[in-house]
Parts: sequence; C-alpha cells; structure tokens
Amino acid sequence: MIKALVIVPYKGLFEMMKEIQHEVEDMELDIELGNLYEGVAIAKAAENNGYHFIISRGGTASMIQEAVSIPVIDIQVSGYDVLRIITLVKGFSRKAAIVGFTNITQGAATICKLLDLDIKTLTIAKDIEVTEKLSKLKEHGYEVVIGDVVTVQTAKQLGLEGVLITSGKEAIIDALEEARRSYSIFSRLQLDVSLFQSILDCSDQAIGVFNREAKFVYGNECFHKEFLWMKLENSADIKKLIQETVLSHERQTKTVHFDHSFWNISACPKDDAAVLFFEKNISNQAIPQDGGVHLKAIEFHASPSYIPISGKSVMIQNVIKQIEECGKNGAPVWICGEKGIGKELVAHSIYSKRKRMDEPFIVLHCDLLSADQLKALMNEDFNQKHADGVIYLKNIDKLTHDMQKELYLIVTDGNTKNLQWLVSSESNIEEKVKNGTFNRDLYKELGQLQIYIPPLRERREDIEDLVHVFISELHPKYGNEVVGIRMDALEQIAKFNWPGNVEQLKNVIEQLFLQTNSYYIEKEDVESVLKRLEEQEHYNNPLSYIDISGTLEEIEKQVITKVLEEEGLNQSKAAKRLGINRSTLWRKLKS
Ligand SMILES: Nc1ncnc2c1ncn2[C@@H]1O[C@H](COP(=O)(O)OP(=O)(O)OP(=O)(O)O)[C@@H](O)[C@H]1O
Repeated sequence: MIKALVIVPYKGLFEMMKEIQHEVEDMELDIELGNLYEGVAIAKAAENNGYHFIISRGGTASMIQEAVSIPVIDIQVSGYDVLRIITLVKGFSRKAAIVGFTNITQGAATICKLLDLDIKTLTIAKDIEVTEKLSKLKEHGYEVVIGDVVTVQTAKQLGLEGVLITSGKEAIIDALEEARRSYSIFSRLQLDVSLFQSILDCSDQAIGVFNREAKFVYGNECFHKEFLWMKLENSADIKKLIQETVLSHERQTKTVHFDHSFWNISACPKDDAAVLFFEKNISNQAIPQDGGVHLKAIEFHASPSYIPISGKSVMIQNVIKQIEECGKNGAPVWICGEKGIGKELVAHSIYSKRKRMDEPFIVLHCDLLSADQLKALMNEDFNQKHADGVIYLKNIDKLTHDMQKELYLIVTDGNTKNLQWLVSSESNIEEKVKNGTFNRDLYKELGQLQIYIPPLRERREDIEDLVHVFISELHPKYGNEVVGIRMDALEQIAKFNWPGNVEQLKNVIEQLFLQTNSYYIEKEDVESVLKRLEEQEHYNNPLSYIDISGTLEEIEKQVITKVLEEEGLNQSKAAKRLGINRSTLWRKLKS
C-alpha cells in the first residue's frame, strides 16, 4: 500500500485533505500542516519513517524536494482553481493583479482574455522577484494581489490585499493519481534495483562507488566484507585515484597498498562518481599477514615515478647512454655499484624507456624474499596478468643458494620469456661466481648486459648538481626558505668520502635543510653535520677504535673495556655479551 505524508501549507487545504482521506482506500495518508520552512522541518523529521512520497503544494513542495531524498508530488494549481479565484476577484472594485510562476499566470491570462476581464497577470521566475514586482504594482495603484502563499505573504507585508489561490478537490485528486502512477513505476524500478543488487552481491570482487569528494556512495556485499568504507575514504592514495578518475573521465588502474594488502584497483568514471573494482594483488599470497618484515619483500609500482639522473661527470653520462641502449631491447640488465649509488633509479629509468608503461614495475627485495614467496608470486595467474612486466631483483647476491636455483628455473621457464629482468648487486659478483657462492648459470642468464655505477667519491663533479636537485626537491616538502648553499660549504661536501653514496648525500642535505635558519646552507652547518657523520662511522666500525698493533691479550682487554663502556659499566651485561662469566671478565681486566 502506498504510504504518503501530505504537508499542506494552509489550514483550508488541511481540512479538505482530511475529507478526502476517508474516501481513499488504497493509500495510507498522514496529513500535517506546515508552510515553507515549517513544512521542510516536518518532512525532514519524517523522511526515514517509510513514506514512499511526500505530497505538498507550491513553494513548500519545492523547498521540501530540495531538503529530502524521497520524491515530492506537487499539488498543481489547476485551471479550475484559477477560474474559481478569478470569478471571486472580478467582483472587487479595486485594481487587481495575478502574480505567480507560469503555471498560474499562463492559464489565468487566457481565462481573463476569454472572459474579457481587466486583471493584470505578472509572471515571476524566482521567489526573490516577488517583493520588487509587488512594490511596482503598488506604485501603479494596484491594491489586490492574487497568488500563492509567498505572494500573499509579501503582499500583506507591503500593505496590499493578498488573495490566495487555493486548491480545489480536483487538484488533490490529480496529485493522488500521480502518486499512484509514480508508485507503479517506482515498484518496477525497485524490482530491477534489487535484481541488480543481488547480481552485484554474488560477485566475489569488491565493488564500491565513491563521489568526486571521495565520499562513499555504494558498496556490494564483498566490498563490505573486505573494507570499512571510512578507512577507504581516508586513504590518500584512494582519494587521489578517485579524483583523477572523475576529473579525467577515463578509466584508471592502480596498485594500492591498503590494510596490509596490495590491491589492484580499476576505477571507472560514472557521471560525477567513480566505480572502483578491487582485486587482491597476487603478491599478497606471498605476504604473511603478520605484517612483519616480509611485507616489504615484494613491491608493486603501478607506474614508477620517473626521476631524472643528475650529474655531469663522464661516468654518469656513460651510464645514461647505457640506459638508452638497454631500455630498447628488453633483455636482462645487471646493475652494480655500492649501496645507495642509484641502482634502483637506473632500473626505473630503463623501465621508463619501454614503449609500454602500463605493466607494473615489481621490486623483489632479495634479502627479505623467501622461497615460498617467490614461488607464490610467479604462479600462473601472475604469468597471465603481468607477462610483459618488469621485475627488479634488488640485491640478488643476497639470495640463498636454493633460491638462486629456484630463480634460475623461473627465469629460463618459457612462461616468463616476455618479462624483463633487472638485477642489482653491490659486491663484486664475478668473484662470487668464481668461488662458487653465486650460481654461475643464473649469472650467465641475467648478467649479459651490465651497467656499473661508480661510487660518488670517484665522480665528485656530480655533487654540485645533486645538491641543488635535492634542495629543490625539499621545497614542496618543507617550504622554500633555503635557496642554496655557500660555495665554501659545497667544497666541504665535495671533499667528504660519502661511503653511503648518493643516498647518504641526499639524507645529509635534508638534515642541513631542516637545521639551517638562513637562506643559504653555511659552511659551519656542513662541518658540524659531517663531523657527526664521521664520528658515527668511526663508532660503527669496531676495528677503527681498537688498536690491533698490541698483543692478543692487549687487544682482548681493549675489546672488553669497549663492551663495558657500551653496557654502561655493567659487568654482568658485558660478560653476557662476551660469552664469559663475570669472574673471568674481572680477571682478564686485572691482568
Ligand atoms: N644520479 C642521481 N640523480 C638523482 N638522484 C639520484 C641519483 N643517484 C641516486 N639518486 C637518489 O639517491 C637515492 C638512492 O638511490 P637508489 O635507491 O636508486 O640506490 P641503490 O643503489 O638502489 O640503493 P641500495 O643500496 O638500496 O641498493 C634515491 O633517492 C635516488 O633517487
């Protein structure tokens, strides 16, 4: 049965509604009296009470429709209503005008013409025009104004006679008829909606709809099982993806790490919203859910950011040339060099030279990767989806023997022939191959093309460029107060040995950027930061502070003293660390 709330703006209509209520059997009608804002307040309070429609009239109906999401049916002003009111007004001796929207004035003008009546009709497009129009009428000697509730109220405020066009029974019956028609369409649609809803709920893919502000609109059953939509709304990556989709009107795909899992998300634009299809990334099978270190063993970069390689040295220019060549043919490339020298950056650059960049760039951290993870990653599903992707094996020399064998089988398997393998290693790998600690076959397979990046201390002429690039990169992160570095400060930086290479330089520049209070990084700032670094290096290198020129006993004593210092002179702790008992420690110190 149709359930409707009728909100009427004036008392007379309330009474008439009550009368009609008893004659209507197929509808449950609740009737309330409320004009304009009062009407809106009533509608809002009742919005969730299971009504199919709200029925109201004129300005009150329009305002309610803006405030609630259920459909509002307007009791239209009928020709009978206009005729009725004109018949009434023609008896007035004072100058009268009909003011209202076209729904009133058009019919009224026709009737006045037919009956040869001298009643002016004035059409308004917006409520706010009423006061101005009525004031003008008043200036021209009009005393009576006929219209709807707003017109009549304004007329009264201006000292004019306001006559309300009331609704007759026919208009109400028409409105109820419209409610019946709408309900039958609505019920059919409802059936369709629940059919589509159940189809979406059957899907084992999570599907969510978000509006352009990244606010949640809809989610299928699987979506609600997988996610809390509030969390998704707050994810910066997801917000960005939605906004890009809505603005570009184009389908976007991205791999996002969310809630301890990787998700391949396909986002389709739909009007002012984005429909997101979530698929668990296969690398998750390889990731234990304990959120431990293994989480970082596999990284998917849907579109790795392209950072230009800076440096004017011949050595680095040579590296750039090699990247151009290696990028063209898709063959494996072995990138070697010390830690933090830019091996991953070079790998990204090779990827960016490829014709197609829609395949992911997958980083496997070989020092964290387990055999199970490797096997799980390279399954059939992976081969189907990412057959043309790029895999970067970071620090391949850290793989165990068994894993090296496993990897060799994968690399030489026909299914992976279209993958591009990029590899990095720090140490001299040929030595390891010679002494049998690295698998010769695997090296032969992956090491035909090699790019060697020389340490930073061997190409100090690159330092100036790098420093300026790093300062400019820090502006968006921390603001642009620091604009450069003094020449003498730069000289200090260029002299340093940089055991941690470009990565270490980058970190030091960030540290200097943050601690500098002026526009330029000064020499004193650099000196103090580098001094601290040297002390740290010294401290981290145990042999550097133990004099090994003495006898074994003397060296042993130095080691014990150092450990004691580190343990805050706590003998028990020092003895435990050294694997001796307390009395032995005491005896060795005394000797
Ligand atoms: N020539 C360069 N121009 C600009 N930035 C560079 C350059 N070389 C390295 N970098 C930056 O230095 C940082 C370290 O580089 P990257 O991570 O590629 O080194 P890596 O050799 O792969 O390190 P790891 O020791 O982790 O294997 C990165 O932020 C990278 O962007």
